[in-house]
This record gives sequence, structure tokens and C-alpha cells, in this order.
Amino acid sequence: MWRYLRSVLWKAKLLRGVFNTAQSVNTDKFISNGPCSSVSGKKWVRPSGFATGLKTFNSLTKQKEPLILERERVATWYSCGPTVYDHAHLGHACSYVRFDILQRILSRLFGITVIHAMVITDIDDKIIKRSWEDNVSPTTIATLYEDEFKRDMLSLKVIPPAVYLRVTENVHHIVAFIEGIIKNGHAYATKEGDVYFDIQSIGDRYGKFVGAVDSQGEPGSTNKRDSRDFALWKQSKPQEPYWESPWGRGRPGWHIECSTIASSVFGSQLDIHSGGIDLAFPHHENEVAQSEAYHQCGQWANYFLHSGHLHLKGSAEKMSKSLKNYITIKDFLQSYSASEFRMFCLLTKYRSAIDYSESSMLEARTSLGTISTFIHDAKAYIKGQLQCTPVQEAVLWERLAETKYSVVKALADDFDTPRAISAVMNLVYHGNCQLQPVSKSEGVARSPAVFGAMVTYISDVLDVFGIDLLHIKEADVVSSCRSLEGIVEKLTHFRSEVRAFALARQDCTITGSPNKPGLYPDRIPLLKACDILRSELAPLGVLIKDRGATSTWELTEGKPSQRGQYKDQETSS
Ligand SMILES: Nc1ncnc2c1ncn2[C@@H]1O[C@H](COP(=O)(O)OP(=O)(O)OP(=O)(O)O)[C@@H](O)[C@H]1O
Ligand SMILES: [Zn+2]
Repeated sequence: MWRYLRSVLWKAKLLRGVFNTAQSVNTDKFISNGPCSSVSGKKWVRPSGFATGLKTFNSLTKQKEPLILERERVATWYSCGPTVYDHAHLGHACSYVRFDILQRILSRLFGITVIHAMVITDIDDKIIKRSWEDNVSPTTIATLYEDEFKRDMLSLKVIPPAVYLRVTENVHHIVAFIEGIIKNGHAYATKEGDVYFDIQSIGDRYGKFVGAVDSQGEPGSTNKRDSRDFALWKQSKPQEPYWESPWGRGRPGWHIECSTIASSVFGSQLDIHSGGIDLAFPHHENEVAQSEAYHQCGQWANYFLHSGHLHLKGSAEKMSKSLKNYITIKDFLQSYSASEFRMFCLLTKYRSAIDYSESSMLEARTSLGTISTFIHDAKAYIKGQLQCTPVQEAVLWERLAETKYSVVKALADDFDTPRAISAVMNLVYHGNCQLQPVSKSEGVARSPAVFGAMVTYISDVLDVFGIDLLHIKEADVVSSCRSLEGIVEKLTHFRSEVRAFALARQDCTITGSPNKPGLYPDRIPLLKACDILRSELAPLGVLIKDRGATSTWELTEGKPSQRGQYKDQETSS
């Protein structure tokens, strides 16, 4: 077993650069948790290690616990990834964005390096079924939706895990892991070629998430010793993909992939394991049973974090691929930005269920809009463009200090993002109260520094949450280009009208100088203004060409040599 652990850790080379203390896993650590035989019951043991100052709700104890890490300022984090047989939807977005926010808080605010590994379930009954329906291979289906999932996560600004690992590339590890569990006396093979976990062999330690479990278990062989026993290895049916194994041709069960892959990266001990709440039982329950049976330890993962489900408002069911009640991430991003979705997530606790609706998205949009407007006004004030009555500067410095304290306190308390956002909104409110515009400000004292500090702090906090204050959605980039063209068109048209007016010739009979028709002298400043506008737009990439009484325009980005070509044409003519 040690050789196996060492070899898999060796493969996870990237970890070595990040772990600053060890070249290999400290195997003494999990032995100190006690071998399975000596550990009874489900009691959670508070890890010995490095306190972080945070508390987090642990599904293993169903209460908040101090977050203590195995290594100083390093958190090992494993998360269950998607089963890639269909489009990623807002339910996935919600779960992965919420955990991304938690990881950003740990790393950016608390200085903890998070090493995150995620499995991609690329072989499973649903993938096989979908491949039959579409008449393509399971690999084609899995690759298509895995790529789409990763693209969607990038558009939502989710920081990718240190490693994504596919089940199909780890089957040899899975087979070795199952052999280890059998050797330790916690699993058995049937004559049909299936392998089951032997729940009775771990006594009362099964049921860490739900207490006394009286489950019927999953359907399977009638040769199961206990109806709750679950499959580690399934004999393949005709036409199904298979791998060779000591038990014949088959493929891994669902739960074993996570135990094996998490162990292949992190060894026998894990700080944090995450997933949606639907995964707590039986998936995480079974992962724990397998991992502790393999590693012969009493506590494999110290903290299980579960996110609440996203529902369509009014629906009792979670949004899900199998229920076909979903909105894809791509469709969503046509109407809203990634930052707006993040704000929507921040406004509820990560563990709560969340109702998705147009009105909840508009609430998120409004909150972001309020912050953006404040930042815009504060910057105008700092630059001296916005004149205001004298500011109570000391009050604002105090509010800023209080906000900093409240934000950290809220986030250290099980990542209470709604409370942190409320503290930030409160600061914005007080900032706005102090920005009272006046038309004349000569001699009025100004306080740009405190507004500079507030702008910087609020931008930093939003940045921790992955929010970009411009919060431009991709669809808007295209439409804003279009509206920019519309603005240039209108501006050029207006200039043409002014220019035509300014170029009008005086009536010779009125002036009494029939041989010298000329411009109206009082309109010459208008012509000069038209010239100035044209020459000032040129360096911005808008080239206006006057052609007789009318004008045309073009964008000249990348063609600077043409800029200034028409300089001072009017007034010099
Ligand atoms: N509506 C949802 N709200 C929050 N998290 C979700 C939601 N749907 C899925 N998740 C989470 O996304 C992750 C990947 O889930 P999975 O691929 O099994 O999605 P699914 O849509 O539930 O699929 P299926 O319908 O096949 O069960 C899991 O952690 C799961 O808990
Ligand atoms: Zn899992």
C-alpha cells in the first residue's frame, strides 16, 4: 500500500511545488487517526494541525467547526465533478461558482494555498445510454460535454482546479484500490464478476452523514451479502465499454472513482471535500466507507462542505440534467454577465437552497449597479469633476475600518457572503450620503483620499469574489460595438449639419459686395469647432472625411498614418 501511495503521489508532481514542507505524504498522520479495527462509531475527531481562524459547517458533525489544516496555510480540496452526458446548467454553475468563491476567500483573504483536484465522470450508465441514443461512442459524448463544461466554467470566471482527472484514465488505479479494499476484508467479488463493498464489515461506522441508515441500497446482484452493499466494480453488459480486471471485464462503480482519484492525488488524508447536497448520501457516505477501508484509517476527509441546490422559482425539484428542467450556462450568459451571476450567488449562503428567477437576477444586477455608480461618482469626486459639500472625513475612515472588520468576520464564519455583501453595501450607502453635489465649490475643503481608499477597498473585495466591476456580458461586447458605431454616425451627422450652416455664403445683394461672396464672420467659430472635433477624433480612430457639403467617417484602428491627413482643412481653406 505504501508503494502505491508513494507512486501515485510521485505522479502528482505539481503538488510538490506547492507543498513546501514535504516530498511525500506524512503517513504517520493517518495512522494516528487509528486503524479501522480500533475505531468504532462515527465520532468526528478534530484534526490536529494548523488553525486558520475560520469556522466552517461540516456535514460530518452537522455543525460549524474550526477549520484546521494538515499543513500550514495549505488546503487539500477534492470535489466531485460533473457526469458529462449533457449541457452544463445553472445548477452546476451555482455549485461550482459558490465553491470557487469559497476557495478565493481562503486564498486571497486568508492566505491559504488551495490545491484543488476534480474528477470528470466520463464513463457512467447515463453516458452510455446517451451514446446509444445519438449513435456515437461514449468517448465522443463525454469529450463533447467535458469541453463544454470547462468552457462554461471559464466564462463564469471559475478558477480551474490544479488538476482535472478523468475516470477512464484512472481505471488501473481503481482496480488496484478495489484489490486493496478486498485485501483489507471490506469487499467481496461475486461469481458474476461484480465486486461489492461489505457494509457489515465496518459495523456502526456506516452512516456518517445520515445517522442510522436503513437504505434498501442500489439494485444489483442477488448474491449481495447485504442489500445496502454497493458496487465497486460492475461486470460489463454486451455492447458496453469495458476494462480487464481480476474479476473479468467490467467497469468501475460510481463512488469508487472519487475515493481512488482523491487518494491518487492527496494520499490517505484530505482536508476538504465538496459537492452538492444531493451527493452527501449515498455518494459521499460510500466514498468515506471505501477510503477509510482502504487506508485503514478512522477519518479520511476532515471536512465535507455541501452546497444547496438551485431551483427554478416555484419548483420543488432541483435543476437537473435528468429532469430536463434546466437553463444552460451559455443561454444564461446571453442575458446576464458572470459577475451578475456571482452577485446572485453571494446574496445567499453557499449552503442554502437558492431560487432562480428573473427578479432574483435583477436584484443581483441592481446591487452591482449601486456599487458601480458609487465607484464612478467617487472617482469623479477624486478627479475634481464632481463638486461636493464638505465631507465628514473622519466618519468615513471609521466606516471603512468597520467594514473591513465586518467583512473578514462574516467570511470567517462559514463564509457568510450575504453578511459581507451587506457590510459593503452599507459602506456604499454612507459614501453616497457624503457625496452631496454643489454647483460652486471654490474654497470648499475636499477629501479625495478617503474616497480613494473606499474605491480601492471595494474593488479589492469584489475582486476576491471574482467580480469584475465592468461586469460586461459577452453579448454586450458585440452590442456595445454596434452602439458605438451608432454614436459616431449621429455625431458625424450633427457635425455635418453644423458645418453646412457655417459654410453658407452671404447673400451678395445684402452685403453690397457682389464680387466677394463670403462666409458669415460670426459662423467661422463653428467651422473651427468642426475642425477641432475632426482632428481630436482622429487619434481615437475615427477618421472624418469632408466631401463638399457632406461628410463620411470610418474607423481607422491600426492605420495611424491616415490620422491627421485632413488636419485643419476647413479653416485653412
Ligand atoms: N440544481 C443544482 N443545484 C446545485 N448544484 C447542483 C445542481 N445540479 C447539480 N448540481 C451539482 O453539480 C455537480 C455535478 O452534478 P451532476 O453532473 O450529477 O448533475 P445533475 O444535473 O444533477 O445530473 P443528473 O440529473 O444526471 O443527476 C454535483 O456536485 C451536483 O450536486
Ligand atoms: Zn464524488
